[in-house]
Amino acid sequence: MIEANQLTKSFKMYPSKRGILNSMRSLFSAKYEIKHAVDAISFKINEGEFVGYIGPNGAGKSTTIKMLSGILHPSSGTATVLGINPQKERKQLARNIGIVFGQRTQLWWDLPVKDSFEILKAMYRISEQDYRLFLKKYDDILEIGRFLETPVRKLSLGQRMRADLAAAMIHNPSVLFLDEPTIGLDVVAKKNIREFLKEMNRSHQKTIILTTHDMDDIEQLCSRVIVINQGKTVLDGSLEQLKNHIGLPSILKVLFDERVNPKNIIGVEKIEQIDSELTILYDRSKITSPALLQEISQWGTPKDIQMKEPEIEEVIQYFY
Ligand SMILES: Nc1ncnc2c1ncn2[C@@H]1O[C@H](COP(=O)(O)OP(=O)(O)OP(=O)(O)O)[C@@H](O)[C@H]1O
Repeated sequence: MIEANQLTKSFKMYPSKRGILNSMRSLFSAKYEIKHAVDAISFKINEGEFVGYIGPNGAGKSTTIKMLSGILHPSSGTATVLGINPQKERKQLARNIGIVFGQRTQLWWDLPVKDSFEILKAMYRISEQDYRLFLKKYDDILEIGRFLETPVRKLSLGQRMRADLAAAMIHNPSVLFLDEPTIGLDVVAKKNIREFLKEMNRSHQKTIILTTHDMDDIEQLCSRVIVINQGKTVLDGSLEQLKNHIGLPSILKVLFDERVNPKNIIGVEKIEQIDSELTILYDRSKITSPALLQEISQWGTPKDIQMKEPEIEEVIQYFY
C-alpha cells in the first residue's frame, strides 16, 4: 500500500559565510557539500498499519513524509502510495491522503475555521450532504463545532490541531501522514488527539504514518516502529523489538566534589564527563539504580545526583 524503494533525498549544502555579498558568492561558487537527508530508505507498509516513524532531530523524517506525499522529489529511488507515484500523479494522490504538519497549519490563518473547511469542500468537490455529515461526525469526536466561527490565528494550539486533523479528513482519505501532531500540546489535548487517531486506525481502518518526538505517542498508538538516524533505517520492527533493543534506558547525572576516573560497569551504556560532572546512560533492565549509585560512589564523593528518563532522540542517538 505504501512502498519506499531505496528512497533518497540529497541537498546541496553551501558553506555559510558572513555578510550578504559573501553568502551570494558562496551560492554561485562550485564549493558545496552533498547532504543525504534521506539515504536509500526502503519499507513496505500494509493497509491498516499504524507506523511510528521516529528518529532524532534532522534524521530525515519530514523529508521522507514530503517525498511520500509528493511535496518533494526524490534524488533517487522510488515511492508509491496506494499504487500512485506521488510525484507524477500528485493530484490523484492528494484525493486519497490526508497530511498534518504539527509545526504549521494547513488552514487559512485569518479565516474562520468554517471558511477553510468550505474552501476544502469546494477543492475536493464534496457534496453538501457529505459535508454536513463531516461536520457532524467531527463535532462528535473532535468537538470542532465549538470553534467553527473562530479565525484560525485565534485558536489555542489544541483547537488548531483538532481543526487541522478534521481538515485532513474532510475527503475521507485512506492514508494519513502525520508529522508531529502532538507537538507542544498539554496532556489533555494529547490524550484527545491520541484517542482520535486510535479510532481512525482501529474503527475506520486508516493507514497511518506518524512522526513524533513523544515516546508515549508511540507506545499508545503504534504497532510498528521504523527508526531512522542520519537518513538511514536503523530498526524496522515491533514496539517490543525496539524495547528489547534499548532496554529501560535511564540517565543519571552526578556532580562529584572533584574529577573522578570512571570504570566500566555492566549495564552502563555510555558515560560523558565534563570536569567533575558525569552523565551516565544505563539500562535499568541490567543494573538497578541503587546498585549503580553504590558502584559510582566508590569513584569519589557525589555532591549532587539527578535521575531522569531520556527523550526518545537521546536514546536513539546513544543506541544507534
Ligand atoms: N531544503 C533543505 N535544504 C537543505 N537541507 C535540508 C533541507 N530540508 C532538510 N534539510 C536537512 O536534511 C536533514 C533532514 O531534515 P528533516 O527535516 O527531514 O529531519 P527530521 O527528522 O524531520 O527532523 P526534526 O525532528 O528536527 O523535524 C537535516 O539535516 C536538514 O537540515
